[in-house]
Amino acid sequence: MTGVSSGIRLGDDDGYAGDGPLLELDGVTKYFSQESGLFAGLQYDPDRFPPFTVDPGLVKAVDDVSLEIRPGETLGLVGESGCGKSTLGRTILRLLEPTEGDIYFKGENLADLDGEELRRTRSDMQMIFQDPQSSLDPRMKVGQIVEEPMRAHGMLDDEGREARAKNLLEKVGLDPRHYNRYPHAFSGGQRQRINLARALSVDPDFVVCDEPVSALDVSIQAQVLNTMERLQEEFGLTYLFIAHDLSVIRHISDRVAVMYLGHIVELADKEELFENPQHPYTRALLDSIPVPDPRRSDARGVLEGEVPSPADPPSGCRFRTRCPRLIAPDQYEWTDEEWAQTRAFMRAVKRRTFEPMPAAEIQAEFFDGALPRGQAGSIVEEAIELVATDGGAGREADDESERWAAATDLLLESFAEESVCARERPAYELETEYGEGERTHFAACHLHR
Ligand SMILES: Nc1ncnc2c1ncn2[C@@H]1O[C@H](COP(=O)(O)OP(=O)(O)OP(=O)(O)O)[C@@H](O)[C@H]1O
Repeated sequence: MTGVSSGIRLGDDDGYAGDGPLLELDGVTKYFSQESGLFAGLQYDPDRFPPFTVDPGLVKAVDDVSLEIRPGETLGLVGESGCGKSTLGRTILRLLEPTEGDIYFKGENLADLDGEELRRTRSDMQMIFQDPQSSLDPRMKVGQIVEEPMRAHGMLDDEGREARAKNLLEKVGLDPRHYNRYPHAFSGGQRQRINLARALSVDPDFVVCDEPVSALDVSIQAQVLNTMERLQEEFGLTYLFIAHDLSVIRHISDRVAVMYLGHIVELADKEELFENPQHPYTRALLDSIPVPDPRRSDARGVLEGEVPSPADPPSGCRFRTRCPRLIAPDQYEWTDEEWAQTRAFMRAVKRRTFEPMPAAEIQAEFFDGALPRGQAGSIVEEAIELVATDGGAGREADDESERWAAATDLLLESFAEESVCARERPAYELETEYGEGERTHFAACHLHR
């Protein structure tokens, strides 16, 4: 085939020729106001008039994210459900308005664009979603679905669009003769291919892929990923690839960003990230992949505890409330062992993971019988008194749960909140040890102080 109608790149624009990143995020932040139920956020204060005020509270879904995406690369974005991956992807495409921060695409601040420039940039940036079932209109034929974005952007005439749609169907691995079929006639993997053809119809440079293979059978995933890689090469595409599955991320990414509670906690070349992870959260994620090696049954940093609410995230490092490597506060003199024991005791009290018992037994169980020295030891002793079944007579609260809460507050305030992990937000650039490309390795962890 010849001519524009069959040419896979539309016009002369052959991607981005600039030297800089294709996309640059500078402090991108997205907060949502919480809106769950009629009385959500309603506060009662009898000393005020009116006594009811509405404090909707803000969900800090994405908080101060800065990174670059380079032309032609795939940046993988990984993290547990709810950490803000989709929100970040949608904010980049301005499907959501950022609360703060700037997004530069080919050097231009997206906030400064309007009219024709904005329209063109919108067609340059496309998105494909997880669920190929619900993102395809069941009443539209495949051909119409693929042509729809071209029509919306006023590209080509009817004939040209049809020719291009058929060509694209072939490119994504479908039979162009199926142009007049409806989506229900296709399997999940084929539907995701239709989605790909639709996203590519307007000749984008950048595609946000939001969990594009998560809904597919594992056996189909690799085929779709391979097609995406081939199309990336052919169309000169840059991908932001969102997934919670590390094996998918490992398959497709050049560099990987790890997200936790709205922050990027680690970003490095793929090989470096997998071989030399430097953030305890990344390590825990990697350790949670099942490994068929019996020698690795020691399960290093298995993730414990709940993810805190994004409406009230921890200060400093957001992972610190679950971190197995929380750093000892400087003002006490600890040996490594004393701190490790105290940290374990603090966590156990906070989560109430042990049955009430006499003070001596608590000491034996958590501290091998010997409390830390100095002031830290006195604080630990006081906390033990609070929760022990034979605690001292001076205890103020009789109520058991109040005493556990008091012990938790005492330990957290004296130790956890005094750690550098709670006091400063970490951000360190390290030397890369593995891989050829990227030489910097970003790790948001104070262990690299
Ligand atoms: N429109 C919205 N209004 C209020 N809160 C929202 C909205 N969209 C997302 N959130 C909240 O923002 C946080 C981040 O959600 P997001 O969907 O970006 O996470 P995710 O990492 O993509 O998770 P998943 O993999 O489950 O989609 C969550 O706490 C979520 O409940």
